Amino acid sequence: MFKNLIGGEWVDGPRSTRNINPSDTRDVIGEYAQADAAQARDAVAAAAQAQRAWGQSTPQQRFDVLDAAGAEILARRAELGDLLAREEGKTLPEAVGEVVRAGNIFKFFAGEALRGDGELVPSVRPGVGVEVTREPVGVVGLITPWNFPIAIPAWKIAPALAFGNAVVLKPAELVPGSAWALADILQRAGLPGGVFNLVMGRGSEVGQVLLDDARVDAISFTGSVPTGQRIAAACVARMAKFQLEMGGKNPMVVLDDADLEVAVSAAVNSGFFSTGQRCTASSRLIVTEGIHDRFVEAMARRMATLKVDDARKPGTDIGPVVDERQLAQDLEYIALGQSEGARLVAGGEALERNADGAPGHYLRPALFADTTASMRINREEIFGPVVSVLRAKDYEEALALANDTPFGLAAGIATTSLKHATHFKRHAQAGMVMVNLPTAGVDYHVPFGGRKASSYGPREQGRHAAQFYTTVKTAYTQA
Ligand SMILES: NC(=O)c1ccc[n+]([C@@H]2O[C@H](COP(=O)([O-])OP(=O)(O)OC[C@H]3O[C@@H](n4cnc5c(N)ncnc54)[C@H](O)[C@@H]3O)[C@@H](O)[C@H]2O)c1
Ligand SMILES: O=S(=O)(O)c1ccc(CO)cc1
Repeated sequence: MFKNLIGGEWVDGPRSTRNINPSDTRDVIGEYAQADAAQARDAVAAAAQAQRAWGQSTPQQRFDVLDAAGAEILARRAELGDLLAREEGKTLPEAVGEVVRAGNIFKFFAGEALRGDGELVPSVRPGVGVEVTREPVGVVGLITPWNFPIAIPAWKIAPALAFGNAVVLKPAELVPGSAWALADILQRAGLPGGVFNLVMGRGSEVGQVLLDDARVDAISFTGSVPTGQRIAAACVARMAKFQLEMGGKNPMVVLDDADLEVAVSAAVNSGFFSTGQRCTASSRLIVTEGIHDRFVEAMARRMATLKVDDARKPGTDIGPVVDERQLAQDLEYIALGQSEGARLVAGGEALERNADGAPGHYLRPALFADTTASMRINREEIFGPVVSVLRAKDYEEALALANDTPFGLAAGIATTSLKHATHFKRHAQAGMVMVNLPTAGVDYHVPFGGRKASSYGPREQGRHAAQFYTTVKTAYTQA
């Protein structure tokens, strides 16, 4: 049994849940404790108690813990990557890449702990000194989704600890394994008991405690829009600080002058890799007249070469969908696209078994053409390997279509025109813009986040993370 970590102790839960491999649903990865509301409150109490000393710890102490955690994650990349691929279903190379991202994030924020920030500002009044400093926020509750089981917890935990906060992490129910491994690594990296707490359990029970408990000073959330809206309402009601990273309906524009090979590779990567289960995935390909038919044909040819199979098998391009609920949602949207009049060019079939006959949640990546902007498949996040092509007359219409969405996380363009690339970087209504690159696949040391319904609050990642995990103090002294 894998237990919760509360106040530095491994604690059993009143219930437990089985972690199932979506590539082979007969494979049970382990039995994981599920905390209840009382245990979640114990974790908050432990964090509140431990934060006082951790908030006063030296930058060297914080560097040492984060650096040790990062080093262990990087050293164990193959084993942790295997666990991640087994519980979430992304392919082994993708999973190892995610583990490396997590290790690098800990190393980056170890450095940030040392690079303290502050200003001495001349006052407008004679004889007065002004200091502007940053202090920890206090106890932060971290609520994370299933699609990046180690990278998203890492990119919230590392800055939280680097800036002197205590943490209560509630990971997604579907992927407790990577979060547990991270907790074990942090516990052995020398973190004082209670500074980091892991409470696996239901969002409506354990997550709700984090939202309601006045000792939790801030909530950082990544997940769906409806849950994000609930979190915002709960935090505003008690004036807690919060940050939300949510969905996307990311466009990729392909212009007549694009290099076809570059455009197809970027579209296949961002639409279908990681089984399309990335908030940064491109699910709308907006293609101008002159290249449209060649592009759609080339996409179909490339998609025919993609191997859908067990996530941990060498050579697999696309692993399974994470669970049967998500698979049912993907299939519903494929049926909806057909009933809305879109043309299914390739894929879209569920496969109940992989090449070795193991039962899993497999889906052949689906490409729709002849779609319009008003179709629900072009307005709602599907969160699976389902991509639409929209035809545009020219660059101006393509840009307007790209921005015609409630979301604003990432946007891409494939073009050899410097003029259009430059214009798109300025006018795409998204937090992240890519030129001749997939919309998914971001660096770990620069800001991550979006606009409109995709994000709320300060950016995550890089030096910008300090805005959420610290609070500014301005002190005046009369000499
Ligand atoms: N923008 C980003 O950075 C980003 C990154 C990854 C995933 N996502 C989004 O995440 C979604 C998929 O993840 P998901 O299905 O795990 O999302 P989800 O909203 O269902 O769950 C996310 C987390 O919230 C918890 N939760 C659910 N109800 C809660 C409640 N009432 N109170 C507190 N916590 C609660 C869940 O247990 C889980 O830990 C997609 O919409 C995707 O776009 C966004
Ligand atoms: O775009 S990706 O680089 O694949 C990426 C990595 C991590 C996260 C976590 O939100 C999102 C996207």
